[in-house]
Amino acid sequence: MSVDTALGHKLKKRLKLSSLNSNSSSKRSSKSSTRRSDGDTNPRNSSKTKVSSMKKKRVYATKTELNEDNHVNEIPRTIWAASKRNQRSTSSFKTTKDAAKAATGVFKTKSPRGDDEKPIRKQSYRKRDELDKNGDVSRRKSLDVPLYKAKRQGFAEKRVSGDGSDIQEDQPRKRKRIRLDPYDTSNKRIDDDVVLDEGRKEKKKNDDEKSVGMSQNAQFRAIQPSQSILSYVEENLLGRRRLNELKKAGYNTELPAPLDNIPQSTSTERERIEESVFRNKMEFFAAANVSSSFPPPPDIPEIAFAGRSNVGKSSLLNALTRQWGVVRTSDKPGLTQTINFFNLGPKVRLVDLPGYGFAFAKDEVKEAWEDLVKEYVSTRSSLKRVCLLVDTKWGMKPRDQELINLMERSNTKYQIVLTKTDVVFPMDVARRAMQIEEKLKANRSIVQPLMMVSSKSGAGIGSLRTALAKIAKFAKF
Ligand SMILES: Nc1nc2c(ncn2[C@@H]2O[C@H](COP(=O)(O)OP(=O)(O)OP(=O)(O)O)[C@@H](O)[C@H]2O)c(=O)[nH]1
Ligand SMILES: [Mg+2]
Repeated sequence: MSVDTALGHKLKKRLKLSSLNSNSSSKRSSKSSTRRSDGDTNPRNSSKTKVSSMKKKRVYATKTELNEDNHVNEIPRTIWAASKRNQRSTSSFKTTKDAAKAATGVFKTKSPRGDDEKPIRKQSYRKRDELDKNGDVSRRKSLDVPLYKAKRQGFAEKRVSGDGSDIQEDQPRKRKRIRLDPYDTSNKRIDDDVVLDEGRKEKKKNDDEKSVGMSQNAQFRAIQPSQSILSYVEENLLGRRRLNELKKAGYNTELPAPLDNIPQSTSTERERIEESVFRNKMEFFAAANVSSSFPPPPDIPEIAFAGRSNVGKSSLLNALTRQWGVVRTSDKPGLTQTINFFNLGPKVRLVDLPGYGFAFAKDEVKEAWEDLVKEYVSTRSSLKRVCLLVDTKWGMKPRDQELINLMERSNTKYQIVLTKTDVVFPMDVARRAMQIEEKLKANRSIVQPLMMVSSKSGAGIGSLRTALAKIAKFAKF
């Protein structure tokens, strides 16, 4: 290899190296800048650095955009924020001249088109003055107020009358006056926005005084139950109760319908039914969907269970006998569609009646059931007691009253039984009992006392058994 060629190689190598160095240094610098932001693996920190860098960019934008003449090349977006910031700390300015400018709150700028420098705020004032001169008030308004308000104003002004010719005045909307009913404890409110003349006002006042009765709910809450009812509710743990309360009272909450058991029983099994009649096996005897198919009246008493659909008639039969599943029940109203007769041993017959009123059935079918029930209740000679079941939550309904009137006329003995007591508060159970007792106290065929039960918790079931067992023992034919 000659000397020239060797020198040539060396030169080439140097040149390569120098170019490589310049590249790598620029890369390094870019790398180092990226490393500064990305090196931190903590996502929180990285986000922080991002935000802070953004802040820096926003706040110190003036620093980078200042040219040698200490002027800004174009209007920075965040100039107002920057000026405020700079009012507080003048250290970010290169010269004291700038700090003084910042303190006055005026930044000079060169427009991109190369116009003269104009203070930004003064510019906006000038624009406004120009608009005022031209009489363009609406546009001036839009400069004064924020964008969304200006838009709204624009809409209001654009609203035109039917023919579209003249502009309507932007009248404020009439607000409704709302007044609270002093007796209503619910959240319902009465509108009172009608402006009346004096005479009509007086008449309305009188009408209001008459009509402002207490709402049904308020009336119900105002009922004060008698002491005997209250103590009965407490003794039998009627109403919605906490499991803990039942446990404390000594009931075995592992059992279905735990309150239909002797409290403080050490046995894990359910204690046997006190009334021997109800210990007998319940057996289906007959069903009838027309009066002609009623079985002949037996010489044992019949106890029927009547009430609206879904009130819990069939469930009560099962609970009384503790033979769940003998009588079919459903959460769909209208399951029992025929009069079903069940023999409970040789001494008593239980009768499950189809429900009336509310049921998922055609009107004519429901009417047929009702007629069947009415006929059975008013004509059956062996019928010694009708247990009229009333849902504790809903109380008595007009159809219940209808059946009561019929039984009053036909001298059929009936007893009111409040069902599903476990779904309402104990106080409401007592109130419902009091309400019904008050309503029916003048009736002749009603048998006291009013019973309260829950087939689910078993509350009051024992007491009802005792009351019905007496019929089996003492019924006369
Ligand atoms: N929480 C609660 N639910 C009950 C009680 N008694 C019955 N139910 C429920 O009420 C629903 C209706 O019960 P049923 O015994 O079929 O009512 P019914 O009066 O025979 O209804 P119909 O045969 O349609 O007239 C069922 O879902 C029962 O589980 C009770 O004491 N408490
Ligand atoms: Mg039923």
